[in-house]
Amino acid sequence: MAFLIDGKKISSQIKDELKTEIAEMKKKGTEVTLAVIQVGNDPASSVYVGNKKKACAYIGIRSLAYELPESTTEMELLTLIDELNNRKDVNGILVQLPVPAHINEKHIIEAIHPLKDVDGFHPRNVGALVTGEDGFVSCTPAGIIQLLKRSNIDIDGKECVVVGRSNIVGKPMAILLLRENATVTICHSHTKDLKEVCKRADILVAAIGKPKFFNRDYIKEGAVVIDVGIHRNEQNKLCGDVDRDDVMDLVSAITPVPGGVGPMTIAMLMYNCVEAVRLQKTER
Ligand SMILES: NC(=O)C1=CN([C@@H]2O[C@H](COP(=O)(O)OP(=O)(O)OC[C@H]3O[C@@H](n4cnc5c(N)ncnc54)[C@H](OP(=O)(O)O)[C@@H]3O)[C@@H](O)[C@H]2O)C=CC1
Ligand SMILES: Nc1nc(=O)c2c([nH]1)NC[C@@H]1CN(c3ccc(C(=O)N[C@@H](CCC(=O)O)C(=O)O)cc3)C=[N+]21
Ligand SMILES: [Mg+2]
Repeated sequence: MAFLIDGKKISSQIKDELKTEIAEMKKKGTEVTLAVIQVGNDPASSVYVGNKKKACAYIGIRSLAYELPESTTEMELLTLIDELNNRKDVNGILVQLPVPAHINEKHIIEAIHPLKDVDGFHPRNVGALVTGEDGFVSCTPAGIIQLLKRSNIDIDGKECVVVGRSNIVGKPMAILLLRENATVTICHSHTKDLKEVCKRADILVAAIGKPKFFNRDYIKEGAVVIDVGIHRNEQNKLCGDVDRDDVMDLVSAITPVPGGVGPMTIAMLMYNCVEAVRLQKTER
């Protein structure tokens, strides 16, 4: 029977470790501050932003919340980012995505100073990830590596299949798995024989954004399945990209939704905020 990977518990452990570390930093006079910017009021974004603020409060990070109207122009947002880039008392800047259609996401990502880009979305941080240099790593894939390591799931030499190639999940996930010495395959909407490719996976990462898409036809017996997708139905019930009931008896371990990858994303954001203080000390 499958082992449920408890992202809630593991994320709590990480947050407690960070809480201790931040208390130590405070004794030495160092404060950690994260600025969170939300443009518009998409309800899902509000939930995630709320969870981020709660985590900050819990571990002792000061959070500055900017709730801007949907009508905010790109120029106004860029002006705020510039102001925060220049503030010595701000360590991390996060602009919740997606931004409204009239704002160019790429311009926003590139405007954030790479040493404050706690999301790890800036091309400089993406480049650093690929070459193995210091920088911020995208929170969701970094959280997945922590989930695997802290559950004693071996990655070295394993066949890992990542389904999805977005800049924030699929691509950095593949690079991190490669860094752990996995054999990595990346699949996407043009992949032929997706079922056959997924069936090779010792570790399958499902990140396509389609509710319950992955059923038992995609799973090798004994595989570890990481479900990144999050979907909310009419009754406000959450599910992932994986049809968990259908695959449960086949897998060796699986992440639930909710309580799997989502809480880890938040924990790694907190980790990156602490990392920001370190990087800013050495590189500024
Ligand atoms: N738990 C968490 O912390 C987080 C969860 N998420 C969730 O993860 C999911 C993915 O997010 P994100 O990466 O931003 O999504 P995107 O929509 O940016 O990317 C989806 C990817 O999946 C591929 N894809 C879509 N349909 C298929 C298909 N039928 N077969 C194979 N590949 C397919 C696309 O291929 P192509 O490139 O060819 O179009 C694309 O590469 C969403 O449900 C999102 O809500 C996201 C971030 C954090
Ligand atoms: N700049 C930016 N950075 C992000 O990191 C970012 C983003 N934009 N846009 C959207 C995605 C999604 N994301 C999640 C964060 C927390 C949960 C989370 O807390 N999930 C809980 C449940 C939350 C709920 O009740 O909906 C769980 O899975 O248990 C999920 C998803 C961060 N993202
Ligand atoms: Mg996306």
